[in-house]
Amino acid sequence: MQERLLEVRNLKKYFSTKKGLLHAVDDVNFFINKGETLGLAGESGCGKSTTGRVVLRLLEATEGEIIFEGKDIRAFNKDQMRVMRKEMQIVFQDPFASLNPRLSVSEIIAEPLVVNKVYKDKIEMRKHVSKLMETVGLAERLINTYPHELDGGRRQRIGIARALALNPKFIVQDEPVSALDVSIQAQILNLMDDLQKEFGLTYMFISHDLSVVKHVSDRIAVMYLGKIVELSDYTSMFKDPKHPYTQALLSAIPVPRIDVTRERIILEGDVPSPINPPEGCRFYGRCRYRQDICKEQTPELKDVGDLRFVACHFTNNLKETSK
Ligand SMILES: Nc1ncnc2c1ncn2[C@@H]1O[C@H](COP(=O)(O)OP(=O)(O)OP(=O)(O)O)[C@@H](O)[C@H]1O
Repeated sequence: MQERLLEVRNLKKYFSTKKGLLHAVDDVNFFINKGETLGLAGESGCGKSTTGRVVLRLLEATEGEIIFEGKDIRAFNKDQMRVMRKEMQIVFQDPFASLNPRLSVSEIIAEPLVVNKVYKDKIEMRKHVSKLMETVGLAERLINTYPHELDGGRRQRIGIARALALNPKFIVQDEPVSALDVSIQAQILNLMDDLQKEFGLTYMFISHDLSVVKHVSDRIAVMYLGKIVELSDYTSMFKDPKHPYTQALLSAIPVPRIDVTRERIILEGDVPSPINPPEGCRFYGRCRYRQDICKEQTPELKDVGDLRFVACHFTNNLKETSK
């Protein structure tokens, strides 16, 4: 059996707003095995980034457990967390906004080494920074340049080098290529793939774009309005999406490698507000298979076999009720 690195149980993150309690992440459960990539997909605002930040304790959860290497890190005190943070890193979407423009490339990459007092000797630290630059494909001559002098791809390589500095086991990739030109996206995705193999890294890969997620993920969790509606391995999900929301999302993108033709499903209406959401299935108002029970009871994320999980009252038995 594969070893689990991370397991999240009944995770909730609510924000107090003037209009009421915003359910950004609402009772989410998943695990990530060592060395694998879990993709987290769904439309903007469904709670992906909040999930990533809560898992790393950059934001405090409202409820739930975050088990990393068998320990609930929500119970960790500041000192324990400081040690644990070395194991868990994040790469942000916008490499320009997330890099301090006043620091040079070497200072940015060295920051985690300085904060954690890894080196007394500056020359040793410089050697480590050079090595990290080489690892992520940044030329040595760029060591004293500043982020604004570099293109988006190089800036993202700096972000990745910084994330690697403390030899983490787990990296949350939060839309790491969304801000980049399409031509550069593949280079960065390939780099992350190579690094994963080289260092045995485990990734959580967040993206609103399923066509990007599918390239990098072993398993994919699809979120809708704070909840995971489907979690499955890549091939099964793309061949045979079970949840009506996943079906709609996948109908919009071409699927090379898997020989299926699909009817394009146009989702009507908007995503409802996450503030004080009603009981029942959150997808109810947009689902063409909805029944009365869906309005009344929230479907649990159920094991439907073959390590596939679906939150729908009518999995495998969808009957169209409206269009
Ligand atoms: N600090 C905050 N205070 C209040 N609401 C917040 C806060 N952070 C996020 N939210 C809200 O929580 C919900 C989930 O946001 P989140 O950024 O996690 O979604 P997302 O799926 O990552 O979307 P995107 O790709 O647009 O970032 C949204 O409704 C968002 O407005």
